[in-house]
Amino acid sequence: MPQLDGDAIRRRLADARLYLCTDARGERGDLAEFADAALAGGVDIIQLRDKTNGVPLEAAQEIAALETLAEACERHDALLAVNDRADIALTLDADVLHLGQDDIPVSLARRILGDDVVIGRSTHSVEQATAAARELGVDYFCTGPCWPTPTKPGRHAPGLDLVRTTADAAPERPWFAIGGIDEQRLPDVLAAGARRVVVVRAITEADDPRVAAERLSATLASWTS
Ligand SMILES: Cc1ncc(COP(=O)(O)OP(=O)(O)O)c(N)n1
Ligand SMILES: Cc1ncsc1CCOP(=O)(O)O
Ligand SMILES: [Mg+2]
Repeated sequence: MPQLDGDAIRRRLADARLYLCTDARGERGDLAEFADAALAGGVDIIQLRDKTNGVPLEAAQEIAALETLAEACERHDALLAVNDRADIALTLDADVLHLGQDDIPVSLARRILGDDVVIGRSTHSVEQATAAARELGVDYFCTGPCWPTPTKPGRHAPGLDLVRTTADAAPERPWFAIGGIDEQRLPDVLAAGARRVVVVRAITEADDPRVAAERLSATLASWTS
């Protein structure tokens, strides 16, 4: 796929409001259709995150699923995100690499990927969010979980307090709230000060992923000045 340069990716990141993590939909076998629906509904960034029972996909399966998502991103002018694996992000010319607190250091990912990939970081406390807002090489960060979620079992949820503290600090970098967010809870997340969110089940488990994305997207847009 034709690669955007770092400036173009960062411009799109600045405008992004709705970020979706999806599994490869192995049993349903509808990844391309699902991605088209979610992206048509307003998802700005789509990440493959397939960790059934905590076990990631084999690299070949992950690359195949990401190639499907890359084609959908091209059809909808959306950003493609890889989770955890800088080697796979490099192989696929992905736009985004997402790293958690237990993943490889951002500095190492930057050495592998250079500057034309956006790197994001997960944070779960005020200290981690403050560090991510300043850390060299980080383009965006996520705070959460806002609510305990079966999608990330065992992760303590700092709740909306972390969203409020982060919003009060007014970081210059884009940041997203994550964890347990759905259409009903989104207004509370926005009222706490977030303007960007990451969701999984709110779209992956929706009867109509396009409608689910449209509703989230419309609510996000209505809070964006
Ligand atoms: C956009 C986004 N935010 C947070 C995460 C979680 O990352 P991490 O804490 O490394 O956990 P895993 O997803 O790797 O299990 C994410 N993947 N994407
Ligand atoms: C990957 C991840 N990291 C923190 S919460 C979470 C999962 C959020 O999933 P859902 O939107 O289904 O609660
Ligand atoms: Mg990770």
